[in-house]
Amino acid sequence: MSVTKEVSKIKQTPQSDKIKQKPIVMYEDVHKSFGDVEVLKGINLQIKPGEKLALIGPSGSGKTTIIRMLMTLEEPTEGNIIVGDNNLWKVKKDGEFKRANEKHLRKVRGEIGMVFQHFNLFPHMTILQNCMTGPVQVKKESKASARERSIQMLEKVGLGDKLDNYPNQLSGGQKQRVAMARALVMRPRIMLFDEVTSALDPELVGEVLEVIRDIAQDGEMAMVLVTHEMDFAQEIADRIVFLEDGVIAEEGTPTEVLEQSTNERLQSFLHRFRSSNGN
Ligand SMILES: Nc1ncnc2c1ncn2[C@@H]1O[C@H](COP(=O)(O)OP(=O)(O)OP(=O)(O)O)[C@@H](O)[C@H]1O
Repeated sequence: MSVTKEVSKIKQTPQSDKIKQKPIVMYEDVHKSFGDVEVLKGINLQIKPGEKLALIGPSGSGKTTIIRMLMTLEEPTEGNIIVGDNNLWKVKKDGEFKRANEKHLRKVRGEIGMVFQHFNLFPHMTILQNCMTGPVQVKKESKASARERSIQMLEKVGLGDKLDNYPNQLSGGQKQRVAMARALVMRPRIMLFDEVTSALDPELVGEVLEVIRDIAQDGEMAMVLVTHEMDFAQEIADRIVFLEDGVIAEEGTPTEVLEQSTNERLQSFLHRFRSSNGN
């Protein structure tokens, strides 16, 4: 596996440089309801190119919903989400904003890669075929070029010797690494990781975190991690956002949020979290 073990040497763009850049993602007063229940109550959030953001908060606070909306899997009830120069859900036509069509959503979605808790691999395809499908079918790349880059990515996640294996021949950690290679091969500008270690046996968590650490070395790609791995969030994130009851209750650098904040709701969450993890 090509991933580095020297955690402290992760190269990140200095925070001061990132602050100067134009955001790659903007949530503007985003609300989301399911039926009568308002799950997100006015989210304002900006993500800069290359920024590594960790989203933490209690179960049901809306973390997954925030990132599913960015992947266009859910539509906001109110507010805007802007990716690059594109308003995700609305397009300007004849001077007026109209609801975005599927073609527009596909284009914006092409900038974003997502890895889920469950690996969602195609069981009837080898892992190489799993990786090649996106570039060939969605980006209309030649099979030769898709194959070459898929092999590179599978090598990057330490699976260069398993190209012809089927998903059911792999461990959970290996399947999750395939899912990451499959997302990376699409060359996203933003990668979303939703609780990618929660379905894994504890002994397999480390290998997956190590790959994320390796991916984070790419200074260009923004990353949003929904995670319960608090130490990992502290290590890897430029910024931590604490969500509770559908609002951003605290945000800042890992030190500001995890060590210095006096926000009572955050303190209570961290206390509950640390008690249940035996810390
Ligand atoms: N498709 C849906 N239909 C109805 N309710 C939903 C749907 N998706 C999410 N919810 C509800 O929205 C709330 C927020 O869910 P979400 O999955 O975003 O929370 P979360 O913070 O990611 O939680 P967890 O840490 O448990 O994954 C929950 O109460 C959930 O039940």
